Amino acid sequence: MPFPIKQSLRKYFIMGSQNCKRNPVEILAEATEAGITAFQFREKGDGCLAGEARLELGKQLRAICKRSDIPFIVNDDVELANILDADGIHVGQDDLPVETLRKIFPDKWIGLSVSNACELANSPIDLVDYIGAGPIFNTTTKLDAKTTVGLEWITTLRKQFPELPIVGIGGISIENATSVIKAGADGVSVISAITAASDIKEAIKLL
Ligand SMILES: Cc1ncc(COP(=O)(O)OP(=O)(O)O)c(N)n1
Ligand SMILES: Cc1nc(C(=O)O)sc1CCOP(=O)(O)O
Ligand SMILES: [Mg+2]
Repeated sequence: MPFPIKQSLRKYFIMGSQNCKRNPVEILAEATEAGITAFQFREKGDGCLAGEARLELGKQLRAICKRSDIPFIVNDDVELANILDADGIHVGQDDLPVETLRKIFPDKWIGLSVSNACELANSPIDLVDYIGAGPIFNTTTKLDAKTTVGLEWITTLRKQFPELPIVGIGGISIENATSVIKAGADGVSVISAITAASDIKEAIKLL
């Protein structure tokens, strides 16, 4: 993996076509130009694409990340991560177990969502490359998001794991992003702060 992970997590954009009011390919192209440091393809939820259309979009988004030299992460889907030659995969607590994933992908980044102490206790942290910690703030983007955990969750994780790459997620905006970093995160992962921005370049600059 040629990318430095903590720097790559700094402005981590997550998106699928269901999050976009216009062409997702154009949105990602603008976002990469404006300085996002990593991208996760998350084609999931109401109105998302399936089958060939999903694969075709994935290929176009993957190509943009390659051209821009930023990591391309696939959400949940091992087969898609393989086909698209992703740099990593992000999974949650109810997805394929990390132990299994690590055997399939010895060299790809594995990101794991960890939302509370119970999940942390049951997670093989030594096998993951980074943690997605959230939802830090209220979000309406993910309908099945867990209870909001607040900045305290970042502080707790950072105390316990001084070196572990951690990215905050959930309701992160231009206004509150700095607080997530100050709490100890290496970066912020956002969907709507970018997809709903009237000026994507300005939003990413301010993030
Ligand atoms: C960086 C990052 N953090 C958390 C998540 C959420 O993953 P998960 O809990 O598996 O939920 P879904 O995204 O699959 O709905 C994420 N995708 N990325
Ligand atoms: C995909 C996702 N995962 C979350 C988690 O808490 O694990 S919150 C979330 C949605 C983030 O979207 P927005 O930046 O628009 O709030
Ligand atoms: Mg998942």
